[in-house]
Amino acid sequence: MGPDLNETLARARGDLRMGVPVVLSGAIGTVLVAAAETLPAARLTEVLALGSCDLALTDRRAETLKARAYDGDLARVIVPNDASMAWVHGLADPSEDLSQPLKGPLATRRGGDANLHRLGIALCKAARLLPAALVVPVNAGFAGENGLVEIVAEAAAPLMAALPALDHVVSARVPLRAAENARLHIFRPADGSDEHYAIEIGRPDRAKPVLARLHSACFTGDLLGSLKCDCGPQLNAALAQMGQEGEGVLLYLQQEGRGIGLANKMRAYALQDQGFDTVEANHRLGFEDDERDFRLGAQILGKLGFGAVRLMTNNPAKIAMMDASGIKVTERVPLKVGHSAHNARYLAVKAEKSGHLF
Ligand SMILES: Nc1nc2c(ncn2[C@@H]2O[C@H](COP(=O)(O)OP(=O)(O)OP(=O)(O)O)[C@@H](O)[C@H]2O)c(=O)[nH]1
Ligand SMILES: [Zn+2]
Repeated sequence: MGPDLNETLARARGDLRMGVPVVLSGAIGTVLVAAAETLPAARLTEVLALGSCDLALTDRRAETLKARAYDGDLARVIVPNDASMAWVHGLADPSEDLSQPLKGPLATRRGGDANLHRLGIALCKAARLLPAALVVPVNAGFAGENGLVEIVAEAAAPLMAALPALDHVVSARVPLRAAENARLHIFRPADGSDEHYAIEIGRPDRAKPVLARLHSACFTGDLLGSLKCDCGPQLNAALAQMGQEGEGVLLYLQQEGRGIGLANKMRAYALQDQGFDTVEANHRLGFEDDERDFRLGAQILGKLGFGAVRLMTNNPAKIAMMDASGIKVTERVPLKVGHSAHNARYLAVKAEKSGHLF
């Protein structure tokens, strides 16, 4: 009856988003982890009273802060006993970096094991929060005594890195402006994360390469008609071409902001208003250029019965991943629409830094 590890991880993500800490236990000990973004000030006081606290940040964020990342991919910043919430937010959130540049010098921990810190950051990312985790050692019974979720780190880390299984939930006919003979399929990940959608136009022959598009959700571009990116026009053009050809499949993947979530994407936009490009903005927030897992798309295509695609994309990483995941890309169909004065720089950065083909 009790929750399995997948379910416990989903609870942990929910708790972190609510500002409730979780406990991670591993061979090296037990720690309390809290998301820097959401922890209420009163809980910070309690956390600091427990002992020597670290703020785990990614190497990307540490670089901006000039903090030494002795663990390679992350830095363990030593949090002063009297640190305020403003101090923690100033390190986790880059929005005030330019107006309040003097954050240091920051002391970072060296030696010892950083695996629980690494898992803490991964949980914050999975919860679509800023990748910054407060980490403090606690005794083994702490979770039970305080009613907190506890996760065994050694089992959780590989599960979080793996692709969740997807269940097909339901399919129904949805006539579209671009194609009247469309069906919407809903897929639900077993890890409790957001559902992904497939829009099937016509009844494509499973034995032949299908015209396909892997579209990452973009609330601003797809729904609001934002001119900052080319997503909305790409979505419409892909459906229109599938409508014209009479068949195709468009995957609508819940990977808003290249996998960082809408709130973080808006943080990136605010940094772009300060003069940083898309890639620099992601790095200053502590993210990689692209946090999406494209294997998802391959799994959904496989579940729908497709083994080969004519892929509508300008992104070579998508083609490489499809081939690596067992879906053959027989042709790249360019998707060059929606260019405007507002997104000229954005598209230039995609070509220069992300290898997009235009
Ligand atoms: N983090 C971040 N995400 C963005 C930004 N602009 C758009 N996105 C997201 O980027 C994703 C779309 O990525 P694109 O690079 O346009 O498309 P692609 O999938 O890489 O490549 P194509 O198949 O050629 O379109 C969507 O999830 C958008 O929400 C930005 O400035 N920062
Ligand atoms: Zn977009």
